[in-house]
Amino acid sequence: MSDRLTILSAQLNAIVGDVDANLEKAVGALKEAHACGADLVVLPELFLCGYPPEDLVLKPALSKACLRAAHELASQTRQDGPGIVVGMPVWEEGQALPYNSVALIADGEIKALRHKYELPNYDVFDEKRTFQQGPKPLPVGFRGFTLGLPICEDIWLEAVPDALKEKGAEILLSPNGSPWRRNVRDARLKAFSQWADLRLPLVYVNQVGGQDELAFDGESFAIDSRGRIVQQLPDFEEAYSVSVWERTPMGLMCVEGKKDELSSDLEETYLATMMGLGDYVRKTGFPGVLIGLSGGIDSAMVAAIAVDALGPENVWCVMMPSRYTSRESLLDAQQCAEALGVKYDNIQISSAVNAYDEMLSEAFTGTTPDTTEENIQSRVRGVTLMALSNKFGHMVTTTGNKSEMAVGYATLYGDMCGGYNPLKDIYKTEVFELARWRNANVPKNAHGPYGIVIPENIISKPPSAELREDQKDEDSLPPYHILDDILYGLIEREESIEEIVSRGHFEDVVRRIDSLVRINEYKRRQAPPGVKIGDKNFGRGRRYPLVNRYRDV
Ligand SMILES: Nc1ncnc2c1ncn2[C@@H]1O[C@H](COP(=O)(O)OP(=O)(O)OC[C@H]2O[C@@H]([n+]3cccc(C(=O)O)c3)[C@H](O)[C@@H]2O)[C@@H](O)[C@H]1O
Ligand SMILES: Nc1ncnc2c1ncn2[C@@H]1O[C@H](COP(=O)(O)OP(=O)(O)OP(=O)(O)O)[C@@H](O)[C@H]1O
Ligand SMILES: NC(=O)CC[C@H](N)C(=O)O
Repeated sequence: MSDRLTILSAQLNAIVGDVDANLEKAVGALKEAHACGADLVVLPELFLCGYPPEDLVLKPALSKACLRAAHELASQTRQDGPGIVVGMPVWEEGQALPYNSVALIADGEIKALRHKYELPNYDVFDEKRTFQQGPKPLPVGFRGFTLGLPICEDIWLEAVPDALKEKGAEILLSPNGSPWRRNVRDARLKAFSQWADLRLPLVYVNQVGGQDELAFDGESFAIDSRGRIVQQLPDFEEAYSVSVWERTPMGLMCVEGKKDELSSDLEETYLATMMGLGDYVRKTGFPGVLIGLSGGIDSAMVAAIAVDALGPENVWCVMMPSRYTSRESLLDAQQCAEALGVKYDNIQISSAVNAYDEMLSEAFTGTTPDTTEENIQSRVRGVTLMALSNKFGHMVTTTGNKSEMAVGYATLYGDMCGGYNPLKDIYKTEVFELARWRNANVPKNAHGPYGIVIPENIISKPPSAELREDQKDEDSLPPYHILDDILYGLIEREESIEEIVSRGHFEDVVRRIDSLVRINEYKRRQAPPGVKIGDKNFGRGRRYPLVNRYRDV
């Protein structure tokens, strides 16, 4: 019996619902473990069905397919060859719901199954809806070692690590499906330090990849019994990494572990948008994306993210000028498209807008022009992009940032039409920051070019929707640095109007913004999905009622 345990952490990207593809990756991980002489390879949470499966896991056939895949995986293991720790749903006879489980597979068979005890049910997680809580898990034996196999949320609280330690676990191997959000690195370390006095080493294996509104960063790591990080995998890319553990009188000590560098905060935000959009497009099978490029910052930012995620050959930008489009916007959009190297077209919308004016002239007799006419332009652009999408198959990418989505500064069925929005959870002031960052840096694994990709003038000019003569966003909204501070208070921190006013804002302005946020819930409910960046993303992370008479008095 050896006193050495070599663990291969497999930070891989599963596809929800594609059990065959995930099985193939798991088999690949087993081969990798064999090649690097590992005893055991650990995959992320629910790897065989992908995470989070949401209500898909309520189909018994999915659990059955995963069980078949687990047996197939078992048949690929060899006596004394590497074993594999893999997540899968397990639906036991007579139970109302499946377990969120992990299997230890080795020597040709499924040696043990353990079930998740702590089911997260907050923010974007709804696991109590779809999973049966497991019993407090016992450790499993593997070639002379006693292993704990806690699953994700199980290590965010003390109960499971405590129980595993008490029953003799020497090390915790934890499959995770932990989505990225700002500051998550600190949150994870803080959570795990709660039970650090148990002095149990931890190998934390997180998934990587985009799934609907979530971007998973990976950033897997190992901590030794003294709480030191002894292994670090990279963020936002698939990776394998080995950690070697030796039994000593002080327990298992890490004698080998590679530490990869992690990205800065802004780069992580950018990588999350790239991964969210990129995997959405790749995993749904679109040939590319279509973007209405206006010469403004939001569409330029989205075009840069799309090019970095998918390559310029898969991004098609269309300028759709109206009579209010300035020469400056035409030049800015063209320069941006050239810098990014994308296919770029110019489609005039005036004839369609005029046709609507004519069609509606009788019905509108006696009225004065207002946002109705402004919105027609935005809607004509939406129809145009959707026609190109229908004809050529590209997905329309929406560009509204979080500040606009918060106050409803966007046209329903106009610029809100599309399949995915990488800026949905990024405030306007943060869009500016990100644009400056991208002009000075190229994110890792990006397909886009070095240098200025968002022309300086796009960043420095005052934002305008250009839906009427000489329009500026600031005609309708406070300057963005003020708006965003108020929105941060209302949305991210759930502050009262009084608290926000006490920070130096005018009460009438705060009340108006509060009202806009409340009355525009209906728009957000119909908006395309977008990648989660902060703690309260519209959609899953912040769920407000549509009919809502609450007033902060
Ligand atoms: N509670 C509710 N539940 C369900 N539906 C509700 C509703 N309240 C209104 N509605 C419906 O929504 C309609 C109003 O919404 P909508 O048609 O979108 O129009 P609306 O919100 O009135 O106008 C759009 C605003 O966004 C600005 N905009 C547009 C385009 C781009 C940008 C930009 O800078 O990015 C800004 C534009 O200048 C204007 O101020 C109503 O006519 C009604 O049909
Ligand atoms: N002239 C245009 N040509 C192509 N697309 C446009 C045009 N005007 C608006 N759009 C599309 O509608 C979206 C919202 O437009 P608008 O310019 O009104 O707002 P914005 O928030 O200032 O966005 P941006 O900063 O990209 O201009 C744009 O991001 C773009 O996708
Ligand atoms: N899949 C999970 O259990 C995730 C929950 C956990 N608190 C996290 O964010 O990482």
